[in-house]
Amino acid sequence: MGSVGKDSAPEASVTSLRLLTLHREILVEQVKNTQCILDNLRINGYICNEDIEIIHRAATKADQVRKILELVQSKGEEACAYFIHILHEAYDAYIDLRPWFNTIQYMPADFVREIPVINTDPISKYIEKLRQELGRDTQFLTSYSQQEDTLLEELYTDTQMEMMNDKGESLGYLENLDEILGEQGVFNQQAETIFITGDAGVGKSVLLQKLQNLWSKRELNTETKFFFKFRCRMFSAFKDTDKISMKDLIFKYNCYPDGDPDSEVFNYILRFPQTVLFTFDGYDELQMDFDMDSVPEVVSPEESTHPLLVLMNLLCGKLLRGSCKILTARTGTDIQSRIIQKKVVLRGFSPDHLKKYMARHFPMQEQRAVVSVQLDASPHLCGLCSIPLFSWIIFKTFKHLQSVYDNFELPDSCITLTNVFLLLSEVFLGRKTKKQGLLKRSMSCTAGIFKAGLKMLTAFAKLALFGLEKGSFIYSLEEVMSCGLNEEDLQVGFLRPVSHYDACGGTTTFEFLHLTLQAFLAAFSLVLDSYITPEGILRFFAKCEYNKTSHLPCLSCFGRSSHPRDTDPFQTNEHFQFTNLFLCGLLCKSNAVLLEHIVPPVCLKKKRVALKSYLSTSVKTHLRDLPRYPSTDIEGNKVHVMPNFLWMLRCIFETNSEDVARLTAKGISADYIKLAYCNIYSADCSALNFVLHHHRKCLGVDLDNNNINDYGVKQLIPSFSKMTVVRFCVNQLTDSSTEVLSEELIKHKIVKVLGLYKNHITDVGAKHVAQIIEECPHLKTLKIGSNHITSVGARILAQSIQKSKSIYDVGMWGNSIGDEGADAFAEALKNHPSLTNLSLSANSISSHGGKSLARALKENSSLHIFWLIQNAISDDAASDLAEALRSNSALTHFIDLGCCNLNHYIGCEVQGRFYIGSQV
Ligand SMILES: Nc1ncnc2c1ncn2[C@@H]1O[C@H](COP(=O)(O)OP(=O)(O)OP(=O)(O)O)[C@@H](O)[C@H]1O
Repeated sequence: MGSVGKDSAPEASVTSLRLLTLHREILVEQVKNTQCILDNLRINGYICNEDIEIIHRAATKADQVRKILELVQSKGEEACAYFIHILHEAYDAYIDLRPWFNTIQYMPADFVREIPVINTDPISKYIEKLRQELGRDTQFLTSYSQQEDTLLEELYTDTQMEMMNDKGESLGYLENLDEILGEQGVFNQQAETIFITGDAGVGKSVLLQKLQNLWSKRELNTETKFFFKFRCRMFSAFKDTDKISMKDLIFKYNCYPDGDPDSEVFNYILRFPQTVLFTFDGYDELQMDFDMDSVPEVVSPEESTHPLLVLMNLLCGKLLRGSCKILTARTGTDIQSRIIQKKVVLRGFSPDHLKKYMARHFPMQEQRAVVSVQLDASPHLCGLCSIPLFSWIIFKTFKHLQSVYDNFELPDSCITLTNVFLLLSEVFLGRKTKKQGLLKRSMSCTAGIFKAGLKMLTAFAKLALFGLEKGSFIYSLEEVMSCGLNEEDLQVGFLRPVSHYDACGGTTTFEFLHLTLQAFLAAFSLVLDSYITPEGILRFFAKCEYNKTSHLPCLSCFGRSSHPRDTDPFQTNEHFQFTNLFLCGLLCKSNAVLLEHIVPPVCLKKKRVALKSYLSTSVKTHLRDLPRYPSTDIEGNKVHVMPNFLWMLRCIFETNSEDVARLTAKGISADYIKLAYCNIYSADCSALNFVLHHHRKCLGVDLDNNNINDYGVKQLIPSFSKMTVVRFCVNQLTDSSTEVLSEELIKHKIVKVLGLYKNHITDVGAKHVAQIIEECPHLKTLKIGSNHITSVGARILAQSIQKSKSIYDVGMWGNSIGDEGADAFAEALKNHPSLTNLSLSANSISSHGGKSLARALKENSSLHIFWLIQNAISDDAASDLAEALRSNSALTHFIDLGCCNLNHYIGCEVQGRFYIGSQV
């Protein structure tokens, strides 16, 4: 017999049969779905088909429920108990009965537990269908060609995910994918959109694919019941006149709910929006070529309007408020922070991730060792590989070319991105060439492949340029064919069919494997096409001359005003930047050896001259117009570069023109160049070095808050002979970088400022830095806060500081030096000749350390500013410190924000010299 409720519960002794009588009213009111109940009762033999027919004859849902109740009650206690159990187990179908189950303190009897309940309600069925479809759609990573798809699981490797606040300051790194949806890094509780940005090819789409795949397998830690994925690109495929409602948008472009005549699925979504997660990939690829200023905001989920408006209203939370949205976009795409709940920036592979990724590509130990040796020899190549897309191309081409030639090695240290894409093209074009055993690779082999594939290459290049000029990433079959390509050409890998959910109109459409490949081929077209004049190749530079702010007009919360029809509708101009970059690479002298086989040399030369002349002029103008800052003693006069400068550096590096590099170096007439927050990644350091090593004078270089990592530091080695200020704060450096720094900076002995805070430096690195302090007589400032230095490293550093006569500013905050470290610094402070500014904040220093420091202060007469906030200094140590302050006349600022009774310092601040307490 079904027992309901616990013994102590009010309804404990009530039978299921009676319970149905007692609560008949609420059941009739709340049970909307009868099908699931009938299915289960029938499958388990409690009712038969005739019973179901009778029930279906009832005119209304409520009448049907009444009839079912009568029927199960007539069948006895067991049927009633099972009936209640169905309502309990088919969770989503009877979600409104959850409070009722709480009231009756439902506890199913053992026999009931054993009878299965199949969830046939439309909501559960739909969720299952969604999971299956998403699982199927996300199983493979798109590879070279359709036949070569790789399982996502086999190749997916974690990347670095940095959280940012609304001001663009780092909030640390996420540790796993679940945390994307978690509370970490949320800076705006009112907003609902998680914004993920990163450079082209850094893995935004793959990250979403991984999230979708995990969810489909129930491996994502989330309450999400509905997961809808979209690519923003598809919204550009709609016509001005197209209209759609949110409901249709969701179902049409994901999957339809089957057998849901009463729209239970959609009603559920509307009632529980917090169970819905949307992903919108590639916001930067949205194109808006019509004026939507006058279109009202959409708040009704069933109202049909332009799809873009539906998207915007979803993102703003005006439609389906409460649902979670993940939006991705390339770096530089801005959206007002008021719609962003949290921001994650993808930083690509760290050196460790790269090792893992390499192991996935090369499971065989010997092969892996070969690649590893070659990579280790080229920090620049490793830098390129930190972008997963480039890494993928490099490893894939490596594998392929190694299988064809017996002497293929990864290109040497000065490989450019253009060279990487040339290798990829060689592989694609070579697909049609028959293999004849292992050959020796030579320029004539490569030239032969390009010559043999020239017709196809020209056609793809033409298509790419055509798309870029008309602002299109998706091509119809007719467009593809009209460029002279045939079905067979589609197999080589440059193009891939667009997935079904992007389909606009049912016919097959195509896109380039990646936008960077389209840009590369477009640049190739500019070079190959003899009808394009030398000046004509420069057409895309004009579009990149200044960093345009994005134009998305429709909603005020996106902070954009009206968007005239004739302006560039894209969110970023990266596709043009890449085209220019590849143009520079293709026209560089070293590639002429290859290109002269397919382009008349005279024509090539004319185009190269035009490009070089353009670059020289624009670099000069750019540098002349940069904002300058007043000079300071250590840093001299400063110049802060503009975002476009990075692309200029990249272009100059691709051209491999020492002349332009020299000109640029000369143009940096300042003593100090500030490149902080420029989104510089490790491979860019080669470009920077290419210019800086031509700089005649010494120079301060501020690269704070970028993503240069250890590979970047290695690429800068030749420039350290010029650097007086070395600022690499917040850049993911490890002890391997400090090792390089100690070797290089000690060699040149000119460094004055060394900034390394917020990196991953340990006691090993502290030892390297200590050597720099001892050996570099001009070093005045050291910032090494927020690393992983303990008392061991602190002791070594403090000893070198004690010996140094030049150093006056040391920032050690946010390590964990503890009392022992404080003791060491106390020792260094005694009678130090030059140290005027010291921060030991947030270092787990307690009373013992506080007292040591107090004693040291009595003997020190150099220190002016001493930070000690966020330690664990107790009252008795505080009173010692207060006493030391009173007797020390050199100190002007002492900051201790508590952990102790501030009353101890009464009398200190009276002297008007100290900032003490929470007002700081
Ligand atoms: N986490 C990863 N693990 C393995 N491979 C990856 C990963 N992320 C990216 N890749 C590789 O890089 C390629 C490009 O990645 P993806 O398309 O996600 O870049 P993206 O940031 O979305 O670029 P874009 O902004 O240009 O669209 C993928 O096709 C895949 O081969």
